[in-house]
Amino acid sequence: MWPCWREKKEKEWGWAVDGDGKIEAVGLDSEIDAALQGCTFDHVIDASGQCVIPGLVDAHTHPVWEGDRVHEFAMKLAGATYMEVHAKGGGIHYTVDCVRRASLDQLYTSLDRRLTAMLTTGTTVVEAKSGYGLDLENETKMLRAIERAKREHAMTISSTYCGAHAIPKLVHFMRFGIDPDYIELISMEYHRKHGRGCNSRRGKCPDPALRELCATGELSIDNIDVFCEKGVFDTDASRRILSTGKDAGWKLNFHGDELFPMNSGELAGELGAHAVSHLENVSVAGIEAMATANTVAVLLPTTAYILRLQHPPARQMIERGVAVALGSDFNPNAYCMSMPLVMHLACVNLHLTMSEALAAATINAAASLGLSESHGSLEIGKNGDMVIINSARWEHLVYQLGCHNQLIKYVIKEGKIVHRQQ
Ligand SMILES: N=CN[C@@H](CCC(=O)O)C(=O)O
Ligand SMILES: [Zn+2]
Repeated sequence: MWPCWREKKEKEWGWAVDGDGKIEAVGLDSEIDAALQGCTFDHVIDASGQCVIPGLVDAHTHPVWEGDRVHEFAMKLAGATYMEVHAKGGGIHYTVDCVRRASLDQLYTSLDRRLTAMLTTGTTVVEAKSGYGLDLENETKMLRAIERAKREHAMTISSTYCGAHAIPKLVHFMRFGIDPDYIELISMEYHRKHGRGCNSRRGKCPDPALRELCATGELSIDNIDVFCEKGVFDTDASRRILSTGKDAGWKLNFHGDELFPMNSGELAGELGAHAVSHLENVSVAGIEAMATANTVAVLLPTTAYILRLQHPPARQMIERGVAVALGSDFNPNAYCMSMPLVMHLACVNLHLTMSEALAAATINAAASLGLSESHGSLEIGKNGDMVIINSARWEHLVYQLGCHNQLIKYVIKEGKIVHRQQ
């Protein structure tokens, strides 16, 4: 038996986690005693007067990269927009250059460090994207770094292939616009036309090659993503790319309606997407389509805050029955690994209540990744992922704007202590 939290007071709750890291019992101390009579525990934590919440789930991150973009932060503060920086070859393109120069080991080392930092802020499940390689070799390198972290790091990771994060710079600049060949190349269309060799002057076709790596067990891709945005991948290109990913059995989880209205909500409904992120410019019809298709809206309050964008209509989504999840959007543009801070921003800027923010950062975020049966709440049979907060009220985690290290006493992952307050 792994850790069991026993509140000393008669009316408080405890949890017991079994040797496989699953929650075995939940209830009042007396009930747990009765249910697990005769069991011995390797570890007991007395959390009297403190709070236990589920491990936080970060539904959207880009954690594999080298080279920060602190220089661009100054440009953006001075008024440059995200797309102006991108169109000049900065932004994602800058990071692509750095990632292409980096070795797999380098990428893994920084990913490992970041995942550990996320754990200390209470995150126990994270979605992690590729998308700074933009060719087969470098997308695979990123996905291999994520795969290694899946095996070696305590964090649970849902991996996302995001080869359609941007049109590669060379292609973009050669054609002065969106290159249909790139869309063809990263979707199955090139493969269908040209057969298995799948080489073009633009490189190798990633999609079938990645499928093969998944089939041999070298990689395990969970989701496919595309940046559905004006000047990047339009709605039709996004549809084609996502459809091929769906054929591969990957869950559709894409960036949409961030800077311009792209009918991404409608597209998500049409394709039965698991999740769409951003949605600052989602339409009413898009919200309806997502509600009907049970597509989770992954909202990223750090991005709208940093880029000074309008905030997504979170209340309207909740009222229309769309499940709202939260993500940190950790990337070189939005350098935030802290879900407690994200929850705070969601309450202040998106008008979520603190309880809604907690649900959005746990069970709804797990649902956006297809993991709600195993993660996101403290129920019997689910993974024993918990955060113990050094306060009688869990709301302090949202209310306090920083210094969460003083609040987070333990982070427990599948029954094991993976972080303890210093
Ligand atoms: N919008 C597209 N992708 C990321 C940003 C990636 C980057 O700027 O490096 C996002 O979700 O915010
Ligand atoms: Zn993103």
